[in-house]
Amino acid sequence: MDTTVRTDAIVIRNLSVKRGKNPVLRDVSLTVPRGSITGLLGPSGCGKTTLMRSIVGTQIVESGELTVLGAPAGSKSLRSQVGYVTQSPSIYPDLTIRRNVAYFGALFGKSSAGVQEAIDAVGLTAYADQRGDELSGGQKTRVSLACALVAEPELLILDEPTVGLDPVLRVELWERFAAIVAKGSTLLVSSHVMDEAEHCDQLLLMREGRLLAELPPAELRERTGEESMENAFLALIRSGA
Ligand SMILES: Nc1ncnc2c1ncn2[C@@H]1O[C@H](COP(=O)(O)OP(=O)(O)OP(=O)(O)O)[C@@H](O)[C@H]1O
Repeated sequence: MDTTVRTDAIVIRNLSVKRGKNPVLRDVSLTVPRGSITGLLGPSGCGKTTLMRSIVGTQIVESGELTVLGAPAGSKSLRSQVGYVTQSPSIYPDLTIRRNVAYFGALFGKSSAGVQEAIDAVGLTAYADQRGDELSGGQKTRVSLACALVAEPELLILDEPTVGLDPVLRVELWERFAAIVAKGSTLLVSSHVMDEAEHCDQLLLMREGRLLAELPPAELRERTGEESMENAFLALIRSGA
């Protein structure tokens, strides 16, 4: 048996993607280890969403190989194993948080206990009976996350989940991600805020459709001699990585 299949949640080899006529991902190869938080970091427009769409199988790819939890990306068998929360989460405004999450729970045969657990996991216990249209942007993001969590996916892919959140909520959400991983899931989280790299076990640093580096935060610091992640990223670009 290929050991990479057991230890890596995602293996990508030589992925190239065009959107319209433009090359958006260029010969990207990477791995995402199981049971970790992997941060996909890079400036706006560098191709993070396109990479995530490729992993979940909603993006037409030009060439390359993508293996997700041991199966080709987009396989039917992955539907219940992979959760994807997009950048603009949509929830039903006329339903309460509990009913929003229960709707997704029902799709995966989950009990009301499972629904409650997902709501608790995102810190919305006290708001469970509030309607979708009575929530703040950050709360809506967390409801979307609960809708993905209730399926208990092995792999959770979150596209810029902390964008627009205040610093306190942002830290709280990262703590929740750590708790989700501690229970055995794998998380791939994108962000264009370099400082969020702090919260990740492994980093995928992207720029202009290419992967610049694949390494843990401590190694990035060591390699660049920079303390702040923002400066480390800049140093990496200047070094021509
Ligand atoms: N539907 C589309 N048609 C053509 N080009 C597109 C389309 N969607 C995105 N692009 C281009 O693909 C590139 C990568 O976009 P992508 O959304 O993957 O980047 P991103 O890193 O996720 O950005 P952000 O952090 O702003 O969400 C950008 O240059 C963008 O202009």
